[in-house]
Amino acid sequence: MSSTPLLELKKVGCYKQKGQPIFTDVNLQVNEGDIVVLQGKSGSGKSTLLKCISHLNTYEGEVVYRGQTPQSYGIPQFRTQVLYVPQRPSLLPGTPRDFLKAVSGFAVHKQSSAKAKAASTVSETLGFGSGEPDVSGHEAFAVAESWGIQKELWDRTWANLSGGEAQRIVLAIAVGLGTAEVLLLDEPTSALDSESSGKIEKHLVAEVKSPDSRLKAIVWITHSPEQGERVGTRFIRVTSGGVREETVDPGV
Ligand SMILES: Nc1ncnc2c1ncn2[C@@H]1O[C@H](COP(=O)(O)OP(=O)(O)OP(=O)(O)O)[C@@H](O)[C@H]1O
Repeated sequence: MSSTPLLELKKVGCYKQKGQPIFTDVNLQVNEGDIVVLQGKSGSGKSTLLKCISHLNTYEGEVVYRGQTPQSYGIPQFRTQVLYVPQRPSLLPGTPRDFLKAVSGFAVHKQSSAKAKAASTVSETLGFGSGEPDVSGHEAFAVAESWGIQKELWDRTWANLSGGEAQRIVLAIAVGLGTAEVLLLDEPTSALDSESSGKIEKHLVAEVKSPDSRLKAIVWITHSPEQGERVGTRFIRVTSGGVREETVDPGV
């Protein structure tokens, strides 16, 4: 393991508007093997912090990934490696298969069809490039299937999937892409029953522990102290003053 942190936040602050901080002066190092559980009251700034890390929100201070700034990787490339998985995937247009094609198209040639444009808008919003490659046999299908997602759901529109189905598919895509060294998970199992949550927790913990996996660390927002205890190796509380590390999971 190298001595450079995988990810480092230096004096990171984010504001609703000038003079109205959501949090300020956040300093945090994330190392290989960490599953950092982020807790805090509703509205304390947990999602905002993940969006700052993935460069989806403006912020002051510095985010450093493997010793370099996001800009030095190129922001779209950085976001595939430090990958934010949003809380509400059901707001996406089209079907999960469309989305998988869009996000798999990073660095693939640009296409000009209306469908490709619509897909690339979504993918670029989430920080990926554009393109529409053949995704048959993609790892995301196998991951989703192991989490109980039937094949036909990939061709249903997001709007017609249950919250839990959409949540599992988005997460399966994030994992199946195989590009991320750090996953930033925003309440990834909030819409799931405990059995489905348990499968996902075990899968993700095993990925972080496996020396063969590209995934090296997770920052994981949860409102469940029990889930935090099951998956977490470190526990961070977000408050308006910043973040503080706690030695044991304190619950919410
Ligand atoms: N773009 C924005 N402009 C203004 N205020 C914002 C913006 N984004 C978030 N906020 C506010 O910042 C605060 C933190 O929001 P955030 O979503 O990060 O909280 P959270 O801790 O993730 O909450 P929850 O646990 O309810 O998901 C909230 O008061 C929210 O209303």
